[in-house]
Amino acid sequence: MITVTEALDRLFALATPLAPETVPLAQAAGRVLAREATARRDQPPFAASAMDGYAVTDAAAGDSLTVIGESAAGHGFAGPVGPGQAVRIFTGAPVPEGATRVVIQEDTTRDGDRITLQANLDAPTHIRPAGSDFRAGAAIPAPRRLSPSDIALLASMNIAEVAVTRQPRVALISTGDELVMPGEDPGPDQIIVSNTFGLAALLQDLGALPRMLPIARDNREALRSVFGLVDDADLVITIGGASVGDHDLVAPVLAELGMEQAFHKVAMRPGKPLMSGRFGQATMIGLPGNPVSAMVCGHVFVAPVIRALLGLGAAPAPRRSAPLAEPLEANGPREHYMRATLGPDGITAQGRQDSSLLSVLGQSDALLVRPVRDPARAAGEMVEYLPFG
Ligand SMILES: Nc1nc2c(c(=O)[nH]1)N[C@H]1C(S)=C(S)[C@@H](COP(=O)(O)OP(=O)(O)OC[C@H]3O[C@@H](n4cnc5c(N)ncnc54)[C@H](O)[C@@H]3O)O[C@H]1N2
Ligand code: MOO
Repeated sequence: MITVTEALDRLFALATPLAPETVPLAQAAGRVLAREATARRDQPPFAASAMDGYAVTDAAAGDSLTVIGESAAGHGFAGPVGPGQAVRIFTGAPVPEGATRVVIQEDTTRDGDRITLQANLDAPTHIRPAGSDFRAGAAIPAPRRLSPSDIALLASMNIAEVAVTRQPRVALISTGDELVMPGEDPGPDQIIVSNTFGLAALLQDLGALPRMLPIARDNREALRSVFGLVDDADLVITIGGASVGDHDLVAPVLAELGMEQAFHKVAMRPGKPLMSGRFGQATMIGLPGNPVSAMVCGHVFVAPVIRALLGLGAAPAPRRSAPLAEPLEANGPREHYMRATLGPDGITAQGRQDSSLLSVLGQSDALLVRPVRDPARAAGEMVEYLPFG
C-alpha cells in the first residue's frame, strides 16, 4: 500500500491545469484568475474630496471666505480657488486647482455666499490624492480565486472581462444495488445515496461543475453503460465498489475499458480502498463507499486535485495545528483522519470513528491527522488537523 503523500503525487501527475477562458466580470466571482490583471487607470483619477464641505487654500481658523462655485461628484469646478475664496465641495468630487484642504461643513458657518471658518479646524486635509488607491498598471497576481473584494477591485480598475481557468467538469457515479435517490421509496434492503450529494456540494464549493450520473447497479453491464455517459468530464469520481468483495467491480470494469491504473489502496483510515488512474482524457478517482470514507477522501484527495486542475498549484489540503484537549492512544500503520471538534481547550477526537457515521461527521469541525505509528499523545500536545470550510 502506498502512503497518502505518494497517492497525492500520483494524482497530481494526472491532473494538469485546465485552459483559461474569458468571462464577463459579473460571472467571475469564485473563478480562478488565470492571468495577471492590471489596472487600466489611476484610482481616484483626480484628487478627490473625502468629505462634504469647502475646498480652500491656506485658510486659517477664523477666516472669512467668499464661496465662488461648487464641485460635486461627476461635475467638478472648472477654475482655480485662491486666497480669500472657497468652493463648495461634496464627497468624491474633484478638488479644484489651488485648494490645499477641505474644511468640513460642520466647522463653518455660512451666510449667503460667505463662510467663516470656526476657531478649531480638523487636522486632516480631507483630500484623497490621485492614485492613492492604486495606479494604472497595478497588478492583481494570478493564480487567485476571485473573492467579492477582488471583483470590486477589478471593476474599479476598469476591467470588464477576465481570463479565468475553465471550471473542472466532474462526473459523479455512485455504485450499488442497495442505493436509491433521496425522496424515492427504498426497498427493505436499500439505503439512500448520500455520498454523491455530499461530494457534489464539496465540488461546488471548490469551484468545479459536478454532474451526477445515474446510480450504477452492481453488475458489469450497468457499470459499463454508466461509464459510457462520462462524456467530456475532466474528472470521473466513482463511489463504492472499490474494495475486495465479489460485487466490487469498479476496478475490473475500468480495466476492461482501458483505464491505466495509477494506484489502488492507500495506507490511510478511513479510505484504504481508494483507487485512481487515467480514463481516456479524464483523471479517475475511485472512492470507497462508506460515507465518511468518501467524504474524507473528498477533503484529502479530491479537493487538492480540483485546485490543481484550476491552476492553483499541486499541494496537499492545508493543515493547521491545535493542542489536544484530551489524550489519544497510539496510532497504527495507517495515517488516521479522525473526526474531531474544536473548542476553547483545543481539539478533541470524536468517541465514535466508524466510517459509516455521517451524524458524527456532521457534528465535527475538522479531521485530526494522526501520522503512521504516532505514539500515544497527552492533552496539551500539538497535533495537526484539516479544518472543514
Ligand atoms: N474483506 C475486506 N472487506 C472490506 C475491506 C477490506 O479491506 N477487506 N475494506 C473495508 C473498507 S475500509 C471500506 S471503506 C469498504 C469500502 O468498500 P467499497 O468501496 O467496495 O464500498 P461498498 O462495499 O460499495 O459500500 C460500502 C458501504 O457504503 C455504502 N455506500 C456505498 N455507496 C454509497 C453512497 N453513494 N451513498 C451512501 N452509502 C453508500 C454501502 O451501502 C456500504 O454500506 O469496504 C470494507 N470492506
Ligand atoms: O477505510 Mo474504510 O474507508 O475504513 O471505512
